[in-house]
Amino acid sequence: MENTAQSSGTEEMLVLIPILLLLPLLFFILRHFKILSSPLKSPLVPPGPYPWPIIGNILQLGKKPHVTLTQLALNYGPLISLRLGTTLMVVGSSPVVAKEILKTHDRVLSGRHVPSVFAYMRSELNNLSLGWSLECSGRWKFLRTLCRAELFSGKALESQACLQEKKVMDMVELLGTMEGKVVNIGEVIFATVFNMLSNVLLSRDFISLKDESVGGVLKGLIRKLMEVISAPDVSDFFPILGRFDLQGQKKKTLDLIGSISFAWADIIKERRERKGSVVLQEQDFLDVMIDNNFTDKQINQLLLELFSAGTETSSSTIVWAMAELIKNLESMKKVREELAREIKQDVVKEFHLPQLNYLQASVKETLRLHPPAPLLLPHRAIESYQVTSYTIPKDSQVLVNVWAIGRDPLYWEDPLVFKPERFLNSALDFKGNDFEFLPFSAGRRICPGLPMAAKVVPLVLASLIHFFDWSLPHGYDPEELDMSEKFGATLKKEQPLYLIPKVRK
Ligand code: HEM
Repeated sequence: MENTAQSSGTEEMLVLIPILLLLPLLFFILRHFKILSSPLKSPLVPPGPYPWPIIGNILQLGKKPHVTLTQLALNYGPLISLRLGTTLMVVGSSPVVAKEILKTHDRVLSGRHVPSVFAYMRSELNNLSLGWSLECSGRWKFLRTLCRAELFSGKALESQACLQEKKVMDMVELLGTMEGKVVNIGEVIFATVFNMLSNVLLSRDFISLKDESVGGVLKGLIRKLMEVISAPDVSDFFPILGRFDLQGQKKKTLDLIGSISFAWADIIKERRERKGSVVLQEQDFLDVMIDNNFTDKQINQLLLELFSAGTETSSSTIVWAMAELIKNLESMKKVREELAREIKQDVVKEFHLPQLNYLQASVKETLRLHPPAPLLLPHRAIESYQVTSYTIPKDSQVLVNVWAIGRDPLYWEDPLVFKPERFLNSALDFKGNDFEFLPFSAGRRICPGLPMAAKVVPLVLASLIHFFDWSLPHGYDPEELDMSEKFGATLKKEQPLYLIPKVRK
């Protein structure tokens, strides 16, 4: 999910551009023979930049849509619309509009705009999906309830605590052997977060920390999948072309899903067999899915959604927090002092977390400046609707630019400065009630993994800082850790963070 709105793709753009150039001709023919009706002639839709004929504003979005959309909001106001082919995209960029979308009109605007690469799910999976469920249907509610009870409730999280702490100590041990060496910290953090989740879901590590390049094949496949899903796809702009799969996105997605699912296929098979013969003492989430009669395809889909939504988001938040703290040494010092005071010589445990106010404030400040899903996941208007004085037509894509809201000088003093203090002695939280701070969204579609992320992120970050002093490799310019819009929402992909650990005595 991370950087959903951020296109990965030079490769995809190269395929997309000739298709876009040929589209006017194709549409002229379709319109001429009355196969295609006139594109969205709507009532008063929100204002926005003038669209080009047929392709609309597609080429204006650029490589970092959240940054472009922030600029456009300055010109056209906090509720804007853009035409992407025959699809209308509506974007809210202020706390007031975010509240309208995610709270006041949540029922109508909590549909999901599903990328055409996932159209197969409707038939093959009977729509059993969390993230890509078209509406907040009964089946979606069932999945949310199941995940809440088994993965994200207070009780579930408590039962995961030992395991999570163990995975963090594996990471600390590994880094201890790398003292003085240059480490790509993002890779180590990703592997740790991935294994924390894979142990809860399938009782197994999936990424060996000891690999030369920490991570291995599975990580590459998951990253590639995220790239393909978030790359611009002509079928999303012109759904009528979906069946032709002109860019081959659907095929690539299905191939990748096949390869990723292969990684756990044997585990599912073996668990089904074992369940028939032995009474299992310890249950993981795979057991729960089997007990609920999920098919293999449904298990694959849910695992994929949880891994893709939960790993890159959490790990990139930790990497950004490290980058901000390396750059803001005063804040780093305060985190260290707090850890020394509260944890002393102990290892960091989950029960310590509520005492770590400054560390928690640093995580919030990181999420304010670098929300991993800067435009959330695209919502969809289930029916035509009136928001402020404008109409949002049925099936429009609806986004909230939480990145822009988190940097709006109207709501934040010195918005570009990393200042965890702003969250100290403040009730401001990311639980979906404060519309100026929405890294996890709000309303029906609020991130279900929030309670897990709220434990995993500070636990990993606290351990990294408690056990090690960090320095940048020689010749690495701290200015390179650009905290502005240069790197958009991603630090890891565009500029990996290399650091040198020194064990703290
Ligand atoms: C820092 C960490 C995380 C952040 C900032 C984050 C943020 C988000 C956001 C913004 C959305 C979209 C909400 C919307 O469309 O309105 C979302 C959806 C989702 N997230 Fe997270 N997330 C994080 C971690 C996790 C974790 C750890 C998991 C699970 C293991 C998870 C699972 C999901 C799922 C399944 C959805 C789709 C929910 C639905 O459509 O009903 N996320 N997340």
